[in-house]
Amino acid sequence: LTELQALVKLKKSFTNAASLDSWGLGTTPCNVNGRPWIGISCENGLVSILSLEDSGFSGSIDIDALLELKGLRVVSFKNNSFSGAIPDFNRLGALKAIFLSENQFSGEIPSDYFANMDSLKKVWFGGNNFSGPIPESLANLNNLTELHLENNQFSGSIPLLEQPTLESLDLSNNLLEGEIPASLNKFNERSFQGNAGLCGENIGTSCNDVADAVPPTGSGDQGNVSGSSSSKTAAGLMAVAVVLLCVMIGAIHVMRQRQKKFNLLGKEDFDDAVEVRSSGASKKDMGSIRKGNGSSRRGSHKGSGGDLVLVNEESGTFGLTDLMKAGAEVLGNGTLGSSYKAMMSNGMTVVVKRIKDMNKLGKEGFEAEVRRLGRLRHQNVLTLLAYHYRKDEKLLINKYVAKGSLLYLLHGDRGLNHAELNWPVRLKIVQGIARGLGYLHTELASANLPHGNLKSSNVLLGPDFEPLLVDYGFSPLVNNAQAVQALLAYKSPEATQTHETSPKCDVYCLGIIILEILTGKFPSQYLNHGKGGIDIVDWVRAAISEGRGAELFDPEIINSRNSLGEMEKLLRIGATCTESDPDQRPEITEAIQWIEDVHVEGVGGQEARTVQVPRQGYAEAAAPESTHLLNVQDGYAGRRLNSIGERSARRTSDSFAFDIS
Ligand SMILES: Nc1ncnc2c1ncn2[C@@H]1O[C@H](COP(=O)(O)OP(=O)(O)OP(=O)(O)O)[C@@H](O)[C@H]1O
Repeated sequence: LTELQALVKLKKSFTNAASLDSWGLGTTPCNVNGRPWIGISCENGLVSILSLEDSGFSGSIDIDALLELKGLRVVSFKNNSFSGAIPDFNRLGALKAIFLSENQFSGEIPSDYFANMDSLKKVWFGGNNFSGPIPESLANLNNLTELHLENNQFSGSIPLLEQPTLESLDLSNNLLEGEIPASLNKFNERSFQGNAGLCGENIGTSCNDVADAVPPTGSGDQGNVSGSSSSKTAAGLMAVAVVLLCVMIGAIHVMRQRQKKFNLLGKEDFDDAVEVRSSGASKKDMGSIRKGNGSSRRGSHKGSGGDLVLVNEESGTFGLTDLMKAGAEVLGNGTLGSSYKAMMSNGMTVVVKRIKDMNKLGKEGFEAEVRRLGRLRHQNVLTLLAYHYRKDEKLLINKYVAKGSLLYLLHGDRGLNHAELNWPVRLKIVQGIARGLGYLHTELASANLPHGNLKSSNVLLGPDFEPLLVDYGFSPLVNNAQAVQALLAYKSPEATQTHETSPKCDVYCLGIIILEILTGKFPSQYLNHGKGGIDIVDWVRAAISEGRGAELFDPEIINSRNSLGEMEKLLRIGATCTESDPDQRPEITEAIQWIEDVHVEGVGGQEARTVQVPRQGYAEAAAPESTHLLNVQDGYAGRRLNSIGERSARRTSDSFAFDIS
């Protein structure tokens, strides 16, 4: 079968597939006037994603037809009315993600169902009627990142899921019992709630207590005496359980109904998505445009979907309706949620970030914080455009920045933009980041973590490589329990170890970015589980102490030999900003000044390799409060430096110069 024939065959297996009428002979699935058929995405001319969500489909899913789609990696049938046993998706061994949430699938999933699905990363089966044990073969999926089985009737114990890759887990509202495996201790109780029989550290129920509570099985006098009263108690408990169960089922039903009513773009986070068009998503509950400067109730739309609130109209106005109709593309799935690029018919392109775990504040508090973000104006800060608030759905909308992120340009892209990342451009980027961060530290001074999420994927690049900071200022909004995982600034050593945070965490992140830009290496600090990447701080520290500092620079900028002095200076600034003791890091204002001073106009070229550094002891005398021990032994071993000292040194005769080449 051709892909076209296969898709038409698939469509025939559905009931109520009128929304797929445009799928048909005489067209090409991956290209109808430059766009793919509704509900599919393509890569290299082959169907890669099937996103048939929110469409009221029932009937069966023709797996034989899907087998003909050789490039298929993601299938999503979320929020339809499919029922019966789970289809044989396991015959599609190359799948990376299966989304079946909110259907009526039922029955047991065979224990070995996932045995031949090594590529599988995301399994979303929540909101069905699956029963029986959670399949053991899930434990063998080495790449599993997301497992969502909530709101089913899975029973028995949780398999030993020990994959370090697992980042997102929801087993809530099932009938699971027994001890939660220690490997899942990193997940909080929300992942397990609604399973009366579970016990474990992370849900605050000691398994010993549970064991103690179980009455001895032996018989005897005592057992007989207490027999009738315990059977009465058991009957009472049973009655309470039945009532609770009814209440739970009712609540789940209400939740599902509400979820069905609003599903903004009707898609989930896919890894490799190129373009996904919604296949007839319900558009009943689109909101109206509302300005963000008034009360949240003023002019609000009555529908349960709620409004889109504009907090900054500089780029134009739009509403939920425009977003719902927009062609969309998945950009990625970050620690805080997933992001979609939405191209609206009015010509505006925006990024919609669907945020999870932002329930620290109530609606009023949330709106006040977000409106504050909408008032920020700085050439290195991307100002939020709009938001949408519901208790269980929060969207933040930003302008789309076409050149993409520094992360992508440095480590992903090998095209023209990457080629332009020469030394002057990289220095300009660092300076812009520092300026934007300085602005945030002034404007959001009351926050413990003014940025709180500084990393290269949150630095976007304008047309002239002017950096723009994004995803900042969330620390007042993110749930405490999630904050450590969600906010990367918490990855500074003191935050990781003691959960202590301060603006110095942002300084640490600035240091990481500096080292990343200089070395061109991807820092392992960005990864949740420290797998992959390079521990850039230790690596730089070790190399500097062995006198190999210059060897660290990205070979692609090393040909700017005349700028070696500037690079060395910046390397030391990066190393100081990433000191493990926050007191040894500079204040943000100091760091900015150091960075501004890296390139001294008119002292370029060979002369720039001669750096003015204060004599040992000078710094302490000049500004004892603001000294920073530079833990480097590169010839200036243990020398105390500080920015003020270094800058002053240039202007005084109390300094000596040495060649760092
Ligand atoms: N306004 C934007 N314009 C262009 N690309 C963007 C924009 N916002 C985000 N991106 C890119 O989309 C991708 C996904 O972003 P997202 O913010 O969801 O994840 P993240 O930055 O990796 O993690 P986090 O949730 O911690 O911020 C990233 O590569 C990011 O650089």
